[in-house]
Amino acid sequence: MSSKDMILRTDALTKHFGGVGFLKKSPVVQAVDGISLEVKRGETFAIVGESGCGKSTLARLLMRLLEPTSGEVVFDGKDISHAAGPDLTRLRRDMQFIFQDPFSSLNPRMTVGKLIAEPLEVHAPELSAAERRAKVADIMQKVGLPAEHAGRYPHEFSGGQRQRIGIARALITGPKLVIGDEPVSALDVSVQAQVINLLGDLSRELGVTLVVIAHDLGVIRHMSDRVAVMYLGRIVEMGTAEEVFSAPHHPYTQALLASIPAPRPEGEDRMTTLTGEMPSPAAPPPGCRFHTRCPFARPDCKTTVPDLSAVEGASHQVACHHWQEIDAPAGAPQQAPHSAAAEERFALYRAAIEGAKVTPLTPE
Ligand SMILES: Nc1ncnc2c1ncn2[C@@H]1O[C@H](COP(=O)(O)OP(=O)(O)OP(=O)(O)O)[C@@H](O)[C@H]1O
Repeated sequence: MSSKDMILRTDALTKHFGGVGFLKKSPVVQAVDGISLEVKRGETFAIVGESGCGKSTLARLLMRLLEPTSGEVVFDGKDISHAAGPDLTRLRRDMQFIFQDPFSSLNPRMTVGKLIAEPLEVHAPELSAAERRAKVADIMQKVGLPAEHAGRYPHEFSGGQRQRIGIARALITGPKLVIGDEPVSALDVSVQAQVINLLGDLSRELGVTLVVIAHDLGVIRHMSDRVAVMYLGRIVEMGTAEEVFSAPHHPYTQALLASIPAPRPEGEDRMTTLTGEMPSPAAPPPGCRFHTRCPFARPDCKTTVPDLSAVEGASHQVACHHWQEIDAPAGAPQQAPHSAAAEERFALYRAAIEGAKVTPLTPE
């Protein structure tokens, strides 16, 4: 990929927490460990994994809310790993964030118009009050909120509308990249679909690149162009959404897909029921970090770290010593990549996203 086509790149990006205590050394938490990825201009790139795999830490490193222990983050051709001062202010204009609950940290006494306009005060102080109001009205209309509601307060809006306000705030400075950390996981499925559609439409219309962090594969499948699967601080598989969902090669990705829960009403979803506990990132297993939970683990998996390397087609990469044998065990039938529940969940999202009638949710 030429650097012109690429908006964001990380190179061996690593974040370790702790390691020095007052009286004794505390264990080092290897939250993110040597991640290299590339995000193309205009695409939607998803990062997915179980709770504790390090995806929020990775998101914060990409946003330069955290400084890496080592490695680098290159945004729009510039190394931002240690950006500070005016460079950081400029970065905040070009790279914006959408959080799970954009209102938890915002002043409930500010009107929605003021909240949406807030980033302009820092990034476009030259605008007159009238110009600012016009920009707020324009972006409110784009995210599907009536401009005449600018005088209302956050509590007067529903969850989905609040997330639209969060999106308006993120887009008002005209960023090149928007990073969403679990941007729809607090919303129920039909509202999630509306917000996903909105994000897709806006990113196409405005030419914004999206990086979406999520634990829910159902959400990811229909909104992303490419997907990276994380396990214990590392990427284990990466490729187009089609490659990763239709032909997963890593046993962890296969397990995630096979154990997707059936869709449940509002917020009752839980992620996978993979067997075994995820080891602590303060004491990650040697070799392949997944070997303690992998049904296919061999002796070399316990000692040798597998590289993330290309399988058929350069876009699909997997970090597993034995993916070829796992894919086609001698004499064994091919494993179905998805559970019936996963198929049901994907169908539900597809229907919701396409605006078709949403099928009834599976009862408890
Ligand atoms: N500031 C910190 N100091 C020490 N350890 C941390 C810190 N932030 C995160 N960690 C640890 O790093 C690991 C990865 O955390 P992170 O929040 O990035 O995971 P996650 O995949 O986003 O999980 P979740 O979905 O539950 O937020 C966890 O073990 C966490 O306890």
